[in-house]
Formats: sequence, structure tokens, C-alpha cells
Amino acid sequence: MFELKWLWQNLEGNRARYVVAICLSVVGSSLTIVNPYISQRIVDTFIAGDQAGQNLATGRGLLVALCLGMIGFSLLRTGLAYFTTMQYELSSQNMMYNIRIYLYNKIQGQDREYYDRNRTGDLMTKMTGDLDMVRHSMAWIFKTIIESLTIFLAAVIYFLTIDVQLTLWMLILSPPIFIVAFIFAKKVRPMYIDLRERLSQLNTTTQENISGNRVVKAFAREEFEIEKFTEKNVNYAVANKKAALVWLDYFPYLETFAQGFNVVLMLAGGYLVMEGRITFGEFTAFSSLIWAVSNPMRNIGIIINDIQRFFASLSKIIDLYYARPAIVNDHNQIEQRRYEGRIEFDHVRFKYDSATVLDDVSFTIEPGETIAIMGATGSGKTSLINLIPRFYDVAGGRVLVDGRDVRELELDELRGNIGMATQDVLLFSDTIDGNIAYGDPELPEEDAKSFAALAAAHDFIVKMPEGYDTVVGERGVGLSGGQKQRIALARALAVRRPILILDDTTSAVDLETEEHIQRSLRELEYPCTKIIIAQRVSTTAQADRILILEGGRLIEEGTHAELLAKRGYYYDVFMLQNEGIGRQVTESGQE
Ligand SMILES: Nc1ncnc2c1ncn2[C@@H]1O[C@H](COP(=O)(O)OP(=O)(O)OP(=O)(O)O)[C@@H](O)[C@H]1O
Repeated sequence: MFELKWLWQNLEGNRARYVVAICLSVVGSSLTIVNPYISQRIVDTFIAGDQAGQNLATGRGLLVALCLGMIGFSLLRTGLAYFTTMQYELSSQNMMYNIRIYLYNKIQGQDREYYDRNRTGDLMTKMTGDLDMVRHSMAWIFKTIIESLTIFLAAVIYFLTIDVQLTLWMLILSPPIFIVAFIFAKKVRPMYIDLRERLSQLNTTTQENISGNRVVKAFAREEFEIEKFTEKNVNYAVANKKAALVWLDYFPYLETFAQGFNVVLMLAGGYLVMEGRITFGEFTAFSSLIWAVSNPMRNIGIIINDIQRFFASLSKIIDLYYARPAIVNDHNQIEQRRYEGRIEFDHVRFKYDSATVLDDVSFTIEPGETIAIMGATGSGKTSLINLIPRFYDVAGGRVLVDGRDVRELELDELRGNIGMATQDVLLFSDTIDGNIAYGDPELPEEDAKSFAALAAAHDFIVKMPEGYDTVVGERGVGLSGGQKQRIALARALAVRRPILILDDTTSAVDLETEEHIQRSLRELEYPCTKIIIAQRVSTTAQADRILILEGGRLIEEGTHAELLAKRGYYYDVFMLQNEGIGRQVTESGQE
């Protein structure tokens, strides 16, 4: 079976330990029959046999030895069980540790499309609940199965050596138990797959609610969110109960059959004792080992339950394990070149699934140029810039950097030549200094400060209680939208890359601050091609050229003055923005 083969492969480095654990399980479980055997000897020799009285008088030494043997074997079994469990735990924990690292790297290596398709809550479920279910199965469920099977077989073999007929009478109950268990397993499997899906939905709802908590509060939608959560919670609980109740449907049959072993033993065993075919001691051995046959049968339902959960979780992990991103970053250790920063879009077409977002887009940006991109919301601006670091691949045409198709370039090198501040600002829960130096951990504090000053962030940072050492909360909590944008800009500038992409980075800052940032960008001390997505004419007016996108097509291209003269989309936006603020920007781009 593929899943088990996969587990075995991933057990590498811990296989010997796991095999030792299995062997010890088998040995330890086989020893279960030793004490019933000693009991049988004691009963036949000293209690119920014809010579019992005489043996008791003359063979006390043997009796004591047998009793000590029983105690000794009990202790040995306990010690073995302890050591065995430790081996299972160690090997399964080590294996999961390795798989967890691998999966985490795998998630890191996925492309943007993967993140578009997969929910965070689902990925979190895979990395936590599913992995733990598999570990639990490796350590406990497999152990239980192996030990139950061994005890069952050892008991049956021992019974056969005593009396074949009685053994067969007892095993008469096994086939119906297996049939019931098989039907149960078939019925319950899809339920656990469904249950796993509902758990993932529950986690996704919880995760979205926690990360979107500020929006929930802003719209006073707590009640709605609670209802949404309750619905998912009820769904999960109902599915859980349904699966548990299926087990309960089968439980009475399995339990009755399991109890039936005692009845068969009493009837058939009692008859054989009366007939003199087996001794009273042998009957005692049967009686004290009957659990070894009935318990595995009784537990078969629970084991099947766990096995189904195990396979449901394992298949999710395997999906993630083998997920191949379309855009693969091999992280080849090559010497990274510094690009000049020439960018060319050559009849680019791009789509998400089947929806075309960019169509026949062509333009060239020379090294050092500053290009502004403007367009209505949804016109494809972000999609366009995402093609440069190859977050997505084009559906047609080519994107070239320094004259080479980005698909031919080494991804680390390509991305290592681009500084980017995205529209959705994400800061890590770290110090402000740590956030600015995210792309270059070696960045001296003085440099972090000077980039913060360029991004108009220095003044507000030094006013914070601990200045650059202030820890910002998750996603930059404690900072205003504009402050977050400025730190993100400082972070993008601090890496000193030859291509700088800013996606609406100054949308939340006031005009005066924006002017400061524009000046900084013009006066950057390192050579850099800048692509700036902006909605304000005050930002775009300063650019060497402006591209206007509409419905995924490039409809206008030129300088501020050229586009105004064209009296098209840009001119309309210019007029609209300047009506209310007293024509701050003139046609020549000066304030
Ligand atoms: N990950 C995605 N999957 C599917 N469709 C997407 C995805 N991202 C964006 N789109 C769609 O692609 C189109 C262009 O989106 P894009 O974000 O590029 O526009 P934009 O011009 O940057 O908009 P805005 O100014 O609002 O940021 C939109 O219709 C959007 O719905």
C-alpha cells in the first residue's frame, strides 16, 4: 500500500529503532502466555491433580519457583513494555520532526497560486492535527494492532497445543466478528474523510476570525461571526457524533460476540473437563487467556476507527508532501549577479485559472527610469508587477529582465534583485529595526535609521517608547496604516536592489509626507529602476513615464504632460483630483 510505503521511506534514520520496537512488542506480547502456563502447572500439580496433596508436601520448592517465575515474568513484561513504548515514541517523534521540517520547507517553496488555492486553516490543520494523528498512530495504534495480533496468535497456538477441538469451538465466533468489523470499516471510512474536511473548515473559520478580528469589531459583526463559527462547530460535532454512533450501532454485536467466548469456554470447556479430555489446569489456562482472544475482537472497532482517521490524515499530509509548485525555486548556490534593471513586457498575456487579467501588454523600462502605473481598481496593476519577480507565470508573451526571460533566470537571483513593498503591508512581530532589516539581517542600525528617514518613518519611530527597539504586534499592530506603509517602504529600500516595486505604498500617507518620500526616491544613492503603482496624480506626475491600464490592457503611455495633452483617462483623473484641492499639480508636474 502506497501510504505505508511512504511512511517507511520517511522513517529513514529511525527504521532500526522502529523495527526493534515491533520485535519487542512481539516478544513482550508472546510472553503473555507464560503466566497462564505457570498457572496451569500450579493448578494441575498442586491444586487439582490426583497427586496434588503429595506434591504440595514434597515439591514446595517447585511451587515457590513457579510463583517466583510468575512474578519475574510479570516484572519482565512490565520492563519490556516500558522500553518498547519508549522506542515507539522516540522513532515516531523523530520521524514526525523530520516530516514537519520537510513540510514546512515545502509550504515555503510553494508558489503564489498554491496559496491562492489553499486555505490557511487547512494548511495549519495539516501541520498540527494531521501530523499528530499520524504520529499517534505510529506510536500507539500500530503498537496496539501488533500486540493484539501477537497475543491472539500466541494464545491460539497455546490453546491448540492443549486441545484442538476446544480451540476450534472458541474460534467459531471469529468469522462473524470479522464480517461485522469489515462492514463497519467500509461504512465509517467516508465519514472520517468528511470529518477531517469539517475540522479543516472549523479551523479556517477560527483562523480567519482571529486574523480578521479588527474588521469584525469595526462592523460589529461579532454575532454573525459567532453564528458562522457555531455553524461550523455544529457541522463538525454532528459529523463526529454520526461517526461515533455508527460505531455504537456495531458495538453491541461485537461486544456480544466477544462475551460469547466465555460462554463457549464454559460450555465446551466444562464438557471436556467432565469428559476428562482436558485437565482442570488446562481449563484454567484457557480461562485466564480468554481475554487474549476476546479483547482484540472487542477492540477491533476502536482500532478501525483510529485507522480510518489515520488514513484520512495521512492522505492530506501526502498531498502536501508531493505538491509540486509550477514555479520552482531550486535555491541554487550560484554567485548572484546584480542586474542593471532593464524590464520589458513583450505581448504579455496573463490569467488566473481561466479569467484573462492582462492582455497583450508591451512596454520597456530602461535602467534607472521611474515608471508609474495607474488604472482603475481591478485593472490588473498588481497582477502586472507580480510577473516581474515571477510570482506567477505569463500565459502568453514574455517578461524580460536585463534582456532575459524571467523563466530562464535563477529565481533567488531574480528576486534578490528586486525590492518590493506590497499593497497589503505585512510586518512581523519583531522590533521595528528587525522589520526594516528583514531582507538584510546584517544591516547596521545606522543604515536602518537612514532608510527609515528616507521613508519618512524616522520621526515617528524615535517618538515611540523604545524607538527602533519597539516591538510591533502581529501584522504591525500598534501602528497606523500610514506608519506601517512607511516601515514597509524602508524595508524595501534597505535591501538596495536595482529594481524597486512599490504597490500603492503611499496611499495612506498625507500629501506632505508623500512629497518627502517622492524626493527620497528621486535622490536614492544607489542606481535603481522604480515601478510605482499609484492612484494620486501628485505621485505619478514625478515619474519619467506613466502607464495606464484598463481592463488588463495598456491604454495610455507617456509623460505627465503627454498624457494630459492626450485628454484621455489620465487627464480625467487629473481633473477629478485637482478640482477639489485647488490644482496642486500643474500640467508641467510642478506644485
Ligand atoms: N489571486 C487571484 N486569483 C484570481 N483572480 C485574481 C487574483 N488576484 C486578482 N484577481 C483578479 O484579477 C483582476 C486584477 O486584479 P489586480 O489585483 O491585478 O488589480 P489592481 O489593478 O491591482 O487592483 P487594485 O487597484 O484594486 O489593487 C481582478 O479582477 C481580480 O479580481
